[in-house]
Amino acid sequence: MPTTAVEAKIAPSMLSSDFANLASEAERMISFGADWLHMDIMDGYVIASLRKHTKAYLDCHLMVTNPLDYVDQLGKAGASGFTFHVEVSKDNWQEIVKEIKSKGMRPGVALKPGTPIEDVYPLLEGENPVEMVLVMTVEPGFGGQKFIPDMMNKVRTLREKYPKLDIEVDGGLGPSTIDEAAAAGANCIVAGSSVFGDPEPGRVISLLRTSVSKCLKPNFI
Ligand SMILES: O=C(CO)[C@H](O)[C@H](O)COP(=O)(O)O
Repeated sequence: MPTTAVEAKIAPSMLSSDFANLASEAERMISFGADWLHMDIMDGYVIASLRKHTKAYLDCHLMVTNPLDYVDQLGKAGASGFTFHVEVSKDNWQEIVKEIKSKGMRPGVALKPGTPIEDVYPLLEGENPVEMVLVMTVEPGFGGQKFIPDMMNKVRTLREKYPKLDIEVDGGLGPSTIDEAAAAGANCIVAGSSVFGDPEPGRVISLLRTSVSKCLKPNFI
């Protein structure tokens, strides 16, 4: 029976838009068909408040130099995934991953545009591997930047080596760039401006999913 190796996950980036009410905006995105809510935020209080309103997967990307300091508060707050940066965790990633898992979250690792893909390989092998790689397609920090197409080489290389891995891309993703990312092998798509800036966010979410789904390779069992 054919099953897909990985699934499409469309994750609106909840800080890329100017809105006052995180909870109602999150609800709106889920009603439009979003799979995950992406949070570039490390405030346990905000995550906990959001968690009171939604059961959705909260995909947290920690752009900090000291990720270990945030594991406990985000775990208690109800974060679902905790993605830290490889650039700041070369020496203690095993400890970080163990801590993340012990708090019931799914570990992921992110890399900035200037970081070679080879740097994440050790984190995908051996004991306590990460379960997702986030390939940044812009410099981390803020929404509305231009997608860097060269990053697709990293995605392609990673997909060839790890056919069943969740590979996330973040930055400049929308109708004009999704086909390139999907063809390279990305399956988790973070999108801010393209979703929040469109009068029909549901249409954009659906378009992103269709593009990814078309490229997913089935596995036969
Ligand atoms: O802050 C971010 C990355 O650090 C945003 O998550 C990301 O860039 C998405 O925004 P956009 O889709 O507008 O590029």
